[in-house]
Amino acid sequence: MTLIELDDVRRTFTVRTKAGRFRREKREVRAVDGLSFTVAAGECVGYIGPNGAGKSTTIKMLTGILVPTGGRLRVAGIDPARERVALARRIGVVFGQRTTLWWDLPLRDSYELARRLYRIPDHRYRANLERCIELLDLGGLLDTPVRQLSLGQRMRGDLAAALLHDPQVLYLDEPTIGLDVVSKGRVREFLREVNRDQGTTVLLTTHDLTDIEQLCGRVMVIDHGRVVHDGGLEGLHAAADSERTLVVDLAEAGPPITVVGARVVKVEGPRQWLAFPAQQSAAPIVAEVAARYPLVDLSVREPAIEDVIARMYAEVAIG
Ligand SMILES: Nc1ncnc2c1ncn2[C@@H]1O[C@H](COP(=O)(O)OP(=O)(O)OP(=O)(O)O)[C@@H](O)[C@H]1O
Repeated sequence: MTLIELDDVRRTFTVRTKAGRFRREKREVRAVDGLSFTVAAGECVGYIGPNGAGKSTTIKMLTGILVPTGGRLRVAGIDPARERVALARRIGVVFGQRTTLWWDLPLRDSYELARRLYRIPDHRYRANLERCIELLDLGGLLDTPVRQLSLGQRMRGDLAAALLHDPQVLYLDEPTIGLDVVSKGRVREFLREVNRDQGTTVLLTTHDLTDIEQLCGRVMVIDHGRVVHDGGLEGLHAAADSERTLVVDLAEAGPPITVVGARVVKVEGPRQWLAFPAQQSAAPIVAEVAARYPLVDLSVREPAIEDVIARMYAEVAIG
């Protein structure tokens, strides 16, 4: 079943820019420039792209906040801009950089307000709240005013608030931004559960490719308001010939190490950076480093989305 449907959707903004001392010029920005795609019920789709690509504009149109200037858009059969109230019952939205919770109220009160606003039946509200409290470990936080929560705690609180009314679709805009490694892991685990066990359709915008790798079977890359890749993350890495980085901390400083399948790109004292093809598993490289060198610590870093896209264009130009 198709849940999200875009057919040649466009959104332009007219901006006035300074042209000379007194003159101002009108300029049209095509934030979304002919988007066509569908998302089936139950999918978890990564929606990524460089800054200014048109991601937020798309999400705003999907929630009905912005009206498209052209094309056709439907979410659960609803035209978002025309039927915002009907749509609100079917969607949940989480913005990593803003909260939908009431700043001065305890979490519990924000949830109670959501219950009334969405007229959530008692049994559904109780079941959903209990599930969220357990999975997001919110038990000890319910009576804390939101302004006193850490960023990670607040994000967990926001996720629960977005799901209390059983939305069919969840839009997430940078849900792991600014979180530490442990909080990121917890948020991702929760989202996996929501998508897999509850069947909630997820559209995820992020700058962290680990989010995509761990959650999304499909990734759409948008640039200049158009889709430039739609498929698996592997396919994206293959198209871009992208590389991941293994950062190793050795017991002491030394010359660049030699490992099959990876090359040292930077050395700083005992720390060395090794690049290897992103589609390849890090496991054999880690095993070889660990077997041959005195290893203290290591981590794997995903390539930056901007780099992947730049390399994708470079490949197209060469290819
Ligand atoms: N209200 C607005 N008025 C004028 N231009 C806008 C407006 N909103 C967005 N734009 C422009 O539209 C383009 C797409 O912006 P959008 O915020 O959708 O990008 P994004 O992919 O979400 O970027 P980011 O990753 O930085 O959040 C940009 O050039 C932006 O400057």
